[in-house]
Amino acid sequence: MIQLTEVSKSFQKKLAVDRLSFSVGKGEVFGFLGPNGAGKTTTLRMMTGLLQPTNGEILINGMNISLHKKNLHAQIGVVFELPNLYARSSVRDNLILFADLYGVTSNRVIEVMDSLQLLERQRVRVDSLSKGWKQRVLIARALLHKPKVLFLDEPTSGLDPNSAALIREYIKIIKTEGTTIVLTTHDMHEAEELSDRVGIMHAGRMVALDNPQSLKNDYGKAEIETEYWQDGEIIKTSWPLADEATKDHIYQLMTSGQMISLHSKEASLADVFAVLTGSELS
Ligand SMILES: Nc1ncnc2c1ncn2[C@@H]1O[C@H](COP(=O)(O)OP(=O)(O)OP(=O)(O)O)[C@@H](O)[C@H]1O
Repeated sequence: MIQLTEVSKSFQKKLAVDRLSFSVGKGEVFGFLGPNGAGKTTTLRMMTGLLQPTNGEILINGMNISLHKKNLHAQIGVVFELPNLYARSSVRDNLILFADLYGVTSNRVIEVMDSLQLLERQRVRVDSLSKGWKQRVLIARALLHKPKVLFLDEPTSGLDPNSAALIREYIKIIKTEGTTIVLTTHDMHEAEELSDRVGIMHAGRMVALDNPQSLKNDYGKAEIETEYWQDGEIIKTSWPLADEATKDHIYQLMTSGQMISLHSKEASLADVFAVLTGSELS
């Protein structure tokens, strides 16, 4: 569905994206994870035709997006962080305006508002909505023309937990309808919950790309967490599961009666991220 080949982007002397090659399959949810400045948004902007790559080629449905901008707009929906709604118009009027541009019926506007639970607020001015509601309007607008591919930049960033959960659920629904989805996030739980595959970016490069479970198997370390008594104090220690010495430590703590609790902890995407980028995820 989407194919990037050796795509780079420089801003003056700054190389923001460095020779990215990967593809996203039809109906797949692809999540970009990466620290600030890794190049996620720049990549997304290039994939939507908003920025021209300095080098390389991007195909959507076999079309080179630099050469087929008009066709591209009919196929994609875009939700970026910057608020770009008509603040003084109502929810409904914002959507109607875009429906007219896309040649979409008013029934579809109602359908989209209904699925994002916007009907009750359709007459409210956008500038009086909270960030979570505005984000719903942006998503509704991006989906009016039933795009084959939806791009979302930080879809739940800064939202209250209810709005974030609703948007995540809605992303899952759109996926079941066969839409290909590309999103960026700083939230590893979100990346894991939503994405079929995750691409981890660091300093403009894709440092790993796989499904979340394989990333954890390849880069993460499962551990055993223990709590035990030592010299009248409770000590908490984690031991690497794969380490031979762990067996001896655990055996010794169990047989001496020091052990209070022990449980295994699966590797997380946060561990993978720390190993690959040397930084912590928020
Ligand atoms: N228009 C621009 N002009 C100059 N430099 C830019 C521009 N846009 C992005 N950059 C630089 O390119 C690099 C990648 O930025 P980008 O916004 O793609 O990162 P990101 O991974 O999306 O980060 P964040 O998580 O903070 O949004 C950064 O060093 C940024 O400062």
